[in-house]
Amino acid sequence: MEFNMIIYHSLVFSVFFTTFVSCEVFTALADLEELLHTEGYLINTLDNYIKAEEQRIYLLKRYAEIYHQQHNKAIEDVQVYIANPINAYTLVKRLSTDWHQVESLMSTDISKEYLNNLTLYKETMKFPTEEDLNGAAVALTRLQDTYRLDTSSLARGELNGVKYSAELSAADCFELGRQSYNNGDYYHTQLWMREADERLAKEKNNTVDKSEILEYLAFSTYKQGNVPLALDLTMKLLEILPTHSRALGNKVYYEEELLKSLNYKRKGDDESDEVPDDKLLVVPDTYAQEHYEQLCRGEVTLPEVKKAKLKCKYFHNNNPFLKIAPFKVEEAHLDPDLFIYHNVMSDNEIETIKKLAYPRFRRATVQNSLTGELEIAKYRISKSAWLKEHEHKYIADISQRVSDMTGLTMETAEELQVVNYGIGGHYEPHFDFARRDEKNAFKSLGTGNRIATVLFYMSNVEQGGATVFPQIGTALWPKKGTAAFWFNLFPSGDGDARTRHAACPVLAGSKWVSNKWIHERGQEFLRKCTLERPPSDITA
Ligand SMILES: O=C(O)CCC(=O)C(=O)O
Ligand SMILES: [Fe+2]
Repeated sequence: MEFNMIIYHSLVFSVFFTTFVSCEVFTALADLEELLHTEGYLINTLDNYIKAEEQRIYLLKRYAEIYHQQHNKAIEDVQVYIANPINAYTLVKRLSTDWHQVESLMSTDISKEYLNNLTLYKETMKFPTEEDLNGAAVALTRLQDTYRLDTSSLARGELNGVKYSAELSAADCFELGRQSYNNGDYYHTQLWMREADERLAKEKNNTVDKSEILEYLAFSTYKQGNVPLALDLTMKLLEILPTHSRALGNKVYYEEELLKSLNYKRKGDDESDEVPDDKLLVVPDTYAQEHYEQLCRGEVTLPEVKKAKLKCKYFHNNNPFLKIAPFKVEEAHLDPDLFIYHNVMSDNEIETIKKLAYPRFRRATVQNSLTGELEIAKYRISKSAWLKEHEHKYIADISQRVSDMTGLTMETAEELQVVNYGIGGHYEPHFDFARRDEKNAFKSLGTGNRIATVLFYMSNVEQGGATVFPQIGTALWPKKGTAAFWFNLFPSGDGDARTRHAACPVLAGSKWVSNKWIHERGQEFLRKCTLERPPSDITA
């Protein structure tokens, strides 16, 4: 087969990825900040290297000038020149010791010293890996899909009509296409290669070869099932490079494929030979995914009759202190109840918590429902750290506050989990509680299931990043200092399936949250349990 060259690329990269997995930076925006320090150092090194090279070239030019001068003088009259013993001596000298110096200058490899320094630097500073590049590219395609961003606007640096950054070059688009290709995502390969092609046509100084674009475009088009177009693109590639061996092989292959499908049709099969563009595009549970994305885009809101029943209230739970300074609570949904508490984390607390968490950030994990093991997953792109009450007064204060807000004990609650999302960071729909079939989850804690969640928003998010509840059509938009609160379990202890929720991809800005997960044990007299079970279609 003729496609092995391109496939070989992806093999090389997958090996590369696994080598560098542990030091990824794309999963938390906080880590990306450090890349700018790295870039500053690189620019500085490059400037110094250029200066040193310029100095070397300057010296070589000086030598060349002297050689020219002397040589020109000599050839005016060679006999006279060499008859002079001083000239004869300087000629010999120029071609012996002097020339050694020229050769030595010519062969001095200044770059080694600079590259060695860089190697040392790489050991201590954050550097993105191929895995980061791939993660960032995947994030862009996720944002593209979730927020329906068209490829050309994205390439112009626009997010939902807001211009944030410089335009992408044809080579940038090509690289996005190549990353999609390496992931076997031929749909986005096509989108980005087409964009690369369009941008290339407008570039004065071409940043990528058209033939390379055409090769990826043709092959991804074939993979998407459109053989006639794949053949057409291959012919265009052959117009540029008539002897391109892979393209020649692919041309024959595509022609054979077309002939086969034509014969198939003649034999009386009435199946259309037109293969849909998106034949191989796998869309998981299309309806649910579409509904989730609509919520993320803010296109779905609660029906007016439901909205009309929602109130804002002051909450004090008969606590004397809270009677003086009650919580301001907004109902976001009723049955299941979702509450938003306003002004429950100060800027000062937020900054302190971020500082405490950052050095301990690890890629956030999810629990494998079969094995109970914690593992990293593509559907949760963030970094997190756990903070204990005794580590800082503020952490203890927050725990007490959560207890005041919920009327529940924190004796069995988990530590505070602080989270920062990465590029396009998200957490796909999930339950915070362990379902009936996840017998081992939380077993080691011995504190029962996660009865309730308090989710603090520690930043505003410019665009995207909502917390959405697809089953009840509700989206909560991050507002710094507020917190969302809901019960995951019914009073019977059954999981409330309607609390399934997700963190939408962050489109612009950096999203910080923290979770306080409250457990069942100890709440027996604080939240009355009942024997009455809810209908089975809303439990999990
Ligand atoms: O960040 C969010 O909006 C939700 C986070 C979440 O659901 C979780 O961490 O379990
Ligand atoms: Fe959650």
